[in-house]
Amino acid sequence: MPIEAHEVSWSTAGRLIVDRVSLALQPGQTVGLLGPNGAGKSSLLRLLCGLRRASAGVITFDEVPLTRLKRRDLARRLALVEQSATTDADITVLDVVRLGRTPWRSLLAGWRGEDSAAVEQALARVAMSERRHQQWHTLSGGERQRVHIARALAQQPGELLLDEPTNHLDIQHQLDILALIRRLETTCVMALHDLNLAAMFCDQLVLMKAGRVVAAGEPASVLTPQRIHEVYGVAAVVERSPHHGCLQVHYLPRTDRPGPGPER
Ligand SMILES: Nc1ncnc2c1ncn2[C@@H]1O[C@H](COP(=O)(O)OP(=O)(O)OP(=O)(O)O)[C@@H](O)[C@H]1O
Repeated sequence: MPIEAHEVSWSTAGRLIVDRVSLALQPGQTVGLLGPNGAGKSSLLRLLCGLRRASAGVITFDEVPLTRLKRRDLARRLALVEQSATTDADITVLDVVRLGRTPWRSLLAGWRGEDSAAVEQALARVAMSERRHQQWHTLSGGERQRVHIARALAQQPGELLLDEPTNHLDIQHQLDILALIRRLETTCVMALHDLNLAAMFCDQLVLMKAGRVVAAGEPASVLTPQRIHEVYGVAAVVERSPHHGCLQVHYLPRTDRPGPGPER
């Protein structure tokens, strides 16, 4: 199993944020991490990539505890795309994506053909090749997001962790990026808020609430009206779309408060 978490917990400032989470990611799968604001999705992603140290429990990569892996080995196999990753202002798109090659380069070897090929392929995959010389600070939020994803792809990781990768993206780019992530042979775990996109593009879903996993499995077993109500406090109808065959969640407006609802 590429990544496994065994009863992993993380506390900070006396508060339990991630509470005995166990996961086993199948190679090549795309896993969606769902849950309300503050459920612990980002914290769990940071634990899985070693940016946070678990207070209890063990995370393993191919059965080797994360704490025993060398930093460079971890950097080669795992990439993280964070929600609000910042990057130095005076650099170009190309410079940012080239950073993805850092774990593969040695002090002695120069820039190699395979590094250029990985960078070019990554830029093309997020449709940013033509913007390669644009200054980073002049990009829109969505373009920055795509460049961060390209940087992670240039790294050619075995596992890719993404924190809300569709944040800032228009609907076309949300669909394109999620389809791209789904096609990758890489094992991907991504925190998402949109349940419908999660159902369309993820093989497995992990639903969190207050630091705990409340359900995990295929979308149909996780996205039930009962669970959506229990976790988000929202009434919903779930059906299989006749158009694309994936689950579709229809949220029902609350009836106990006045306000805009569907046109009658
Ligand atoms: N370093 C920290 N110090 C104190 N509290 C923290 C820290 N990191 C996270 N938290 C708290 O832990 C909880 C979970 O945060 P986290 O960012 O993991 O949630 P999330 O599920 O990713 O939320 P969102 O959907 O809003 O991004 C939040 O209540 C947050 O305030």
